[in-house]
Amino acid sequence: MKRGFLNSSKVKKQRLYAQNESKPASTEYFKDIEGLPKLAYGRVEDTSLPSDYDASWKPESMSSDASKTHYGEEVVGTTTIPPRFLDGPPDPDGHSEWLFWGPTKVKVVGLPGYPRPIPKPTHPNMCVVRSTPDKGLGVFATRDIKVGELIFSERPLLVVPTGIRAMSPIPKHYSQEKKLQIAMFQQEKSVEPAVDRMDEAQKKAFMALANSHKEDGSGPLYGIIRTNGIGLGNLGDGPKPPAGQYYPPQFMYTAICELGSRINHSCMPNVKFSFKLSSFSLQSSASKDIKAGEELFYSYCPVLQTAADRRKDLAPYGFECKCPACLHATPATDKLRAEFLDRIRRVVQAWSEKCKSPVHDITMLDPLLELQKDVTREGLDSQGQYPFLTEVIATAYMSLGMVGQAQRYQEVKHRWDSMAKDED
Ligand SMILES: C[S@@+](CC[C@H](N)C(=O)[O-])C[C@H]1O[C@@H](n2cnc3c(N)ncnc32)[C@H](O)[C@@H]1O
Repeated sequence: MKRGFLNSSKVKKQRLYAQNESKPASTEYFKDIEGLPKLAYGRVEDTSLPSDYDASWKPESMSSDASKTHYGEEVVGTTTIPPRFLDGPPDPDGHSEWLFWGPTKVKVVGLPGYPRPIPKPTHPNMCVVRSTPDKGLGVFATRDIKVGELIFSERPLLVVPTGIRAMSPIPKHYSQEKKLQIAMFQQEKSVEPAVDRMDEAQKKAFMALANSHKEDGSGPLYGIIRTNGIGLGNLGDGPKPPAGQYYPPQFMYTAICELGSRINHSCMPNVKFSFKLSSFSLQSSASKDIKAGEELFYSYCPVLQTAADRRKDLAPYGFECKCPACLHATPATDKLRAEFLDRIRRVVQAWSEKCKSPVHDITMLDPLLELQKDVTREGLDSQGQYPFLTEVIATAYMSLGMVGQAQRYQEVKHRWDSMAKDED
C-alpha cells in the first residue's frame, strides 16, 4: 500500500487522502531538548551519529482517516490541509502538508468556517521572483504598493514545529553536540513522510528552495526548513497565549512557502507576514509604501536590537547583512533601535496629556517630526508601533487646523488598523 493512502471501507465513504500518525516510543517522545537549543551551522567537522546509535530509526507510521480531528498528546501526525479528496479536483487555493502534534490539529480544523478560501489581493501578480546580484533569488514588486496592502497570500508547502524535539529517546550519555546531531537526524526522518505526501509540483518547489545548512549535519529536508521557515506566532502547541501574544518559540510552528520563502532579509523590512488559521494561509502585506521594481524584504531576526546582535542572529543563514542600516550602523542607531518602543510609548503618553489643552504652537510638533524622521531613516517605520506615532502627529496637525497634513498621517494608522483587522 502506498504510504499516505487508506484503502479501507471508511475511505470509500470519506473519499479523503489519509494522514499518517506515529505513536511514541516512550513518554520522552516529542519533549524538547533543553528548550530551543542552538543548532550547529556553517561547516561542522564531524556530523556523524554515534557508532552505537541506531541510524535505521524512523518514526513508526500508520495511516488514519484524514477527517479525524481529535488526538491524544502522544500522537504526532502528518496531514494534508485542507483535506484532499481522492476523486475530486485539488483545492483551488492549494494544500499544505502539516506535521502536527496530536491536540493541535483541532485548533485549526475546529475553527468556524474552516477551511476558508485564502484572502486575495486586489491585483494579481503584484510581485515576481527573480535573481538578485548578491542574494540568490529574491521577490520584487511589479507595481506601486501602499502600506497595509495585501501583496500575496499562499498555503505553505509545509508546516512543521519550530522547536527541535527528540522524536524518540536520546541516550543521556552522549555529548550535547551528538544529541543535537541525533535530534536533527530524527527531525529529518520525521518530515520525510510529509514531503513524500506532496504532489510532484509541490515537491519540486520545495526541493528547489535555498539551503544554507548543507555542511552542519542537517539533512537535505531539514536544511531547507532551517533556511526558509517563517515562524507562525499564532499556531502552536500547548495552551493558547493571551490575546496579542505569540506562542513561545519552542512551541510555535514554522511555514515553508513557495513564494514567501523567496523573500530575502533586511533589517529595514517592507513586508509583514501574518498567518490566517481558518484558511491555513500566509499573508504578505506591505509594512510601508513600496515602489514598483523595489525588492521585498522581511527581517529574519528581531530588528529592535543592535547591529552586532542582528549579525549574530543572522549567521546561521550564511550571509552578512549589507542593508543600509547595517552598513551605516552607529552607537546612535543602535540606541534608537533599543529605545524605539519606549520612545513611542513616551510620545503617545506625553501627547495624550497635552491634548487636554488646545495646541496652538507649531513648534510643539518639532520633536515628533524629528523622531519620525529618525525612525524612518532607520527603516523602523515598518514596525507595528510606528502608526501610534503617525496618529499623534495627525492629532497635532488637526488641532492646529492643518487638515491635509493630518489626513496624510492618519491614513498610515488607518491602513495598519485595517491590516490588523484582517488577522485571525
Ligand atoms: C529564505 S531564503 C531567501 C531566498 C533565497 N535568496 C533564494 O535564492 O531562494 C534565505 C537565504 O537567502 C540568502 N539571503 C537572504 N537575505 C540575504 C541578504 N540580505 N544578503 C545576502 N543573502 C541573503 C541567504 O543565502 C539565506 O540563507
